[in-house]
Amino acid sequence: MAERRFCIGYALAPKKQQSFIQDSLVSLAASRGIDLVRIDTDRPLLDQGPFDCILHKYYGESWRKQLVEFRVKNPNALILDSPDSIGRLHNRISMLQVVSELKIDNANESFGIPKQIVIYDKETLFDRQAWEGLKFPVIAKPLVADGSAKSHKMALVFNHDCLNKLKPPIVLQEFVNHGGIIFKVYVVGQYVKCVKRKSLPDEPEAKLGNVEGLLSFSQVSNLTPREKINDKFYKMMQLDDTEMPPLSFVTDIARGLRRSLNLNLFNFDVIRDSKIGTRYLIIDINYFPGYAKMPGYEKVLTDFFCDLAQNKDPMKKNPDTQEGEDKIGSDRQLPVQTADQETRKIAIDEDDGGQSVNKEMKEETPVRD
Ligand SMILES: Nc1ncnc2c1ncn2[C@@H]1O[C@H](COP(=O)(O)OP(=O)(O)OP(=O)(O)O)[C@@H](O)[C@H]1O
Ligand SMILES: O=P(O)(O)O[C@H]1[C@H](O)[C@@H](O)[C@H](OP(=O)(O)O)[C@@H](OP(=O)(O)O)[C@H]1O
Ligand SMILES: [Mg+2]
Ligand SMILES: [Mg+2]
Repeated sequence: MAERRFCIGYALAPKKQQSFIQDSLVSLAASRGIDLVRIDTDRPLLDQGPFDCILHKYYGESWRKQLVEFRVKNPNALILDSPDSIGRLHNRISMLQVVSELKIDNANESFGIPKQIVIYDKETLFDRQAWEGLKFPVIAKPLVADGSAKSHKMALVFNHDCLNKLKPPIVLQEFVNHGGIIFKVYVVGQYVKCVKRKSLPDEPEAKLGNVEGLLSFSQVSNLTPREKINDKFYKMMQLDDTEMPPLSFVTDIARGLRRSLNLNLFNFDVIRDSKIGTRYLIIDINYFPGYAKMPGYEKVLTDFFCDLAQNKDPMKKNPDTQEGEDKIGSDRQLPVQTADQETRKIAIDEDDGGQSVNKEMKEETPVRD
């Protein structure tokens, strides 16, 4: 009898496809009965396949509709992950709301998010009352976090004098000294991996010199797809002596976030407060990050795909009886307003899969060009 293979269709932007779909992943997956097949996003999804699972980091109303139709016609197929769940990460407020709601029992460490406010208009930006309780320096981040270059454009703000350079809607988040090192926690289903990266220095105003009240930056902790995280990398970046957060603590947070976000493929950024060494702050959550930078990502991802193929639903409480919680990738509507709803007017272009942003969106950056 012919071997039963599991077919995963993937829809990824070209850059993501290039970094993630490497021959080493495709061949390892194939050797274990998993076929990875590219979805041609220029053709109707329903004309392609059949797919047992769809893996995607692709946006736009047209794509979303196609996924809904696909689900109706293929009720047993998995969609990783649900567009509504991914949408929550496209707004830096709804993104971190889940962290504030998360409860984890841990006697030694605590976690939370930095103090932050959201500013929708210029008037509020200059209203000192709105700033009450917020201390300089702050980081101005675009409210929208949709993967566009502009959504990564940040600014360190040291005083009130340069506020006219900021362009709402933005989130103003207190800068927390954290020893210049950030922890990135990668989640793939039940798998959790924490790595270290270089971050902004403590007391940036003093360290980075006279910056006239505002300093723009972008993706300080990002690596190029070729830079893998290994011992050599830690030595070169002088990160090797930094103590990692306790793995069980990070894993508890990761699993809690996974459940409340209803997502299987994401990473989050954590910093350790230099003042309170056991206090951790989550500052960012990203959908489908650069997994290929993790050493051995091929095995991690292939193991996850095999679990899916064997119908081992890691989001369920009891994988044998399949009783318990939601089906993976289900379109469970979260009880909060999603980023898509909240920022509809600056949504990404409808038919280009989010590869470009519309005019309105181009203007939504924290710093004036
Ligand atoms: N509250 C904070 N306190 C101190 N440093 C911060 C804070 N928020 C962000 N940073 C620094 O700024 C960087 C960028 O911030 P953030 O991760 O929110 O942006 P991003 O563009 O979404 O990043 P990514 O490339 O991970 O998606 C972080 O990696 C960290 O170095
Ligand atoms: O493409 P957007 O939505 O902007 O998301 C990015 C994340 O924000 C980054 O965190 C990813 O890099 P890391 O995996 O190094 O964190 C980064 O990974 P990439 O370098 O493979 O593009 C992206 O996933
Ligand atoms: Mg980040
Ligand atoms: Mg991010």
